[in-house]
Amino acid sequence: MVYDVLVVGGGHAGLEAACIAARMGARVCMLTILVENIALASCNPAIGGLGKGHLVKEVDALGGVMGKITDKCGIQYRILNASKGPAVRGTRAQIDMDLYRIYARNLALNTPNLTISQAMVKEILLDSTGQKAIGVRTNIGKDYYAHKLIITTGTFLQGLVHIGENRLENGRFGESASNDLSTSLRDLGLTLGRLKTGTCPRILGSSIDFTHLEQHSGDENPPHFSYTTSEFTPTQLPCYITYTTERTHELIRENFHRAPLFTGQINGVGPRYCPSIEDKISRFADKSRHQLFLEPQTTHATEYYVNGLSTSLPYDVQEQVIASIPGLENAIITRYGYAIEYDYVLPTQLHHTLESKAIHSLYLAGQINGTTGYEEAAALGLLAGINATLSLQDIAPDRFHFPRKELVLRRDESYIGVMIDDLVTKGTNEPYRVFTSRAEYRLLLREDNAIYRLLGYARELGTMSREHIERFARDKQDIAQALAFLRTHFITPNKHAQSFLAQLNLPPINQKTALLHIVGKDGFRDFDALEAFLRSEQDSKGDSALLGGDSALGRHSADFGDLEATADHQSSSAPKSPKNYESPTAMPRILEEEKQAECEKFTADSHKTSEAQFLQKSAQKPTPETKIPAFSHFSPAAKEQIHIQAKYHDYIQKQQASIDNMHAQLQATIPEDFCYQGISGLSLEVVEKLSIARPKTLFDASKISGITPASLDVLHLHLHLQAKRAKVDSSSKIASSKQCSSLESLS
Ligand SMILES: Cc1cc2nc3c(=O)[nH]c(=O)nc-3n(C[C@H](O)[C@H](O)[C@H](O)COP(=O)(O)OP(=O)(O)OC[C@H]3O[C@@H](n4cnc5c(N)ncnc54)[C@H](O)[C@@H]3O)c2cc1C
Ligand SMILES: NC(=O)c1ccc[n+]([C@@H]2O[C@H](COP(=O)([O-])OP(=O)(O)OC[C@H]3O[C@@H](n4cnc5c(N)ncnc54)[C@H](O)[C@@H]3O)[C@@H](O)[C@H]2O)c1
Repeated sequence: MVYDVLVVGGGHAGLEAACIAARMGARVCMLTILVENIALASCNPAIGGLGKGHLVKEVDALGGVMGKITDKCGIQYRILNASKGPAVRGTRAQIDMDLYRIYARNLALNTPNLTISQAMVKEILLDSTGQKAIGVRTNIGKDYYAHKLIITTGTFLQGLVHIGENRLENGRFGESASNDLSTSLRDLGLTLGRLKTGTCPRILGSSIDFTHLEQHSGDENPPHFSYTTSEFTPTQLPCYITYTTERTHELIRENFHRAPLFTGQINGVGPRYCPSIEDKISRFADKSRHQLFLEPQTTHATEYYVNGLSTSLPYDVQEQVIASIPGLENAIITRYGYAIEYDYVLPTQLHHTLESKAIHSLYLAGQINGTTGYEEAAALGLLAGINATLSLQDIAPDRFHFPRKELVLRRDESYIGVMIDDLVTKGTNEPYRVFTSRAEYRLLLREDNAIYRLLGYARELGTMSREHIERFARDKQDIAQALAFLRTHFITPNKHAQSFLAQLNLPPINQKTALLHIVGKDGFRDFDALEAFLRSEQDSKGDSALLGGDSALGRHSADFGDLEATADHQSSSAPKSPKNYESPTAMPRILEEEKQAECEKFTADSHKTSEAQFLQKSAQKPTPETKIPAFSHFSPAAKEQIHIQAKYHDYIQKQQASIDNMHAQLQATIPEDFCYQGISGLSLEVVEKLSIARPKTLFDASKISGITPASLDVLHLHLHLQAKRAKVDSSSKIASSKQCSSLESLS
């Protein structure tokens, strides 16, 4: 049998890849070493967190399963950074890692179109051209064939576990490493690198003395991840906080000479942002203690994960270290911490679709691409699964019809887009983790609007139910209409208005103020009261009351001067209109959208119009919208969006302006005979790559791996100077042969 899609690996990447492809109609087979361990949490029993929560929500919006499983298997839910701006908040859940795995395995086994087979893959099979993957061979000699192949083998390629001086060829402690497959990937001509990660010891729950430890509970109103989840009242378990002590640090320092990290035993590069405890004590020698979270691994809390104490020190040192920590004096270690080195494939060898540039029909996703984290893996797996399935349209047009050939998300519409773009254009030589700071347009890319940003894609892929599509499309329409109204109507400081503000516990106003400003205030929540106030204004003063005159409301252009002052500190750190170019995925489809009929703007298609684009358009031409929005009929989610967008209106607009600017710059054409040599500011590597590829536009140039935003900036400047020079040159016939020298004289 020839499957449509073959997925190798049943981790978080493999699960998403297999499930989405099957859901999109492909006949999928997943091969994994142990069916028991599908979606096993190799390390931390937690999903989400800063930046990672964004990924889970985006995965969920596109039809992925991570958010849904987490909502079923969580044992504590919190919003991190809750006191900060919405752009940097992160939903995080502790999970029952046993339940998660069992739920995921059963989900996979029950997914129509998906076959699961326990097998260790050792070789990738190519067609006669040697440039196209057609299947795999397992270590029992069985071959599997498919049109598309997705490899998601995580930390297993040449995996080498370190505990003190001991080394074990494992992909995870206790599971065989995948060595032959690594060799097979090299044989295909792919370049592999070496990375390292690690985990902490686990402790027997009953051996911990919690008496003096600080309890860390979940949120009173637990947040969930999936848009499909309703009636959410999970049982929540506490985590506990403890700290390392002087004794802990002393012990670790005394044993640096036995730490594989320092003895030269480990060569792979570890995650910078999640260092091991020995690394922290060596690098931050002045710190007298480090915070540790004791996290239950399951509902029964029989084992605890010591978050913050990742280590590969010898087992006897680990035992002493644990005993030196308050609450753990008599703790029993059930599993020792360890480090693992593994091979990864340099991700610059992939297209934005995650297909290999060298080998057709071969896709790579998950930690094999140099990332770290379940959420990063899930997001990559999902996109690989989607793109592999979309590409089946060329092979089986009778079975696959989608309105697009591939799904490449842009940097200005998703964190997934940011991550994939970073990986395939810049590459990574350390485990890549998503952070909100990686996104240039993070005010536009919030957790709260993930569903609205990606709704249209889910509809195109057929991964969202009709009912949900209609619900969210209605929300978008409501949000758009409300913002159009609020932006162009004002409240004046008369008695009625002041008493309305007092009723909402908002401060009085002393000048005509846009309604958008009122709705964006921190304490504003009561949309029903606003609607009642507007209606009473209209009833007492007639329809024209809303159009100006002496009324409390008017239709004048807004002065949002003090909106910035009301925005919290988070927005003040919003990126200043970045001048630099982004990669191809940064390309907004604004022109395309401009062509759309007005009436389509707020329909289900409106995912193509971002909130910023909408606000900008409504600022340019006053909308004819005068109807008071029926807030009482709006969903809570729509009201939340209106509040957030009103609050960050100016910042959102600025970010959109910078996107537009970048879009315009990327259109610049590069003459065919353009000479890159001698341009100061371009590295030799960049000059060589551009001279070989000869891109037609800056947009094409930005797609080439290694072409940095800074080099695109330099190029743009030179193109601009060249055009200027050509204009003033009366002969206007600058021979192509002279271009190099003329450029040199300009620079
Ligand atoms: C020790 C350790 C500590 C980590 N710490 C954390 C953490 O705390 N938090 C966090 O977010 N991330 C952590 N990570 C990383 C996290 O586990 C990964 O980022 C994530 O699981 C990657 O998902 P994946 O699907 O790419 O690979 P994995 O989850 O590793 O899954 C790989 C899958 O491929 C299968 N496989 C491998 N080789 C073959 C083969 N030849 N044939 C068939 N199947 C194969 C395996 O059986 C497995 O199912 C850690 C990983 C390890 C090992
Ligand atoms: N060991 C490795 O090599 C490695 C590599 C990558 C990731 N990781 C692990 O991946 C996990 C996710 O990474 P992350 O950077 O998002 O860390 P995280 O989600 O654990 O922490 C993010 C933030 O939340 C806080 N936090 C931690 N535990 C918490 C808890 N129980 N309740 C509330 N807040 C908590 C942290 O102080 C931090 O500010 C971490 O547990 C990390 O240890 C480990």
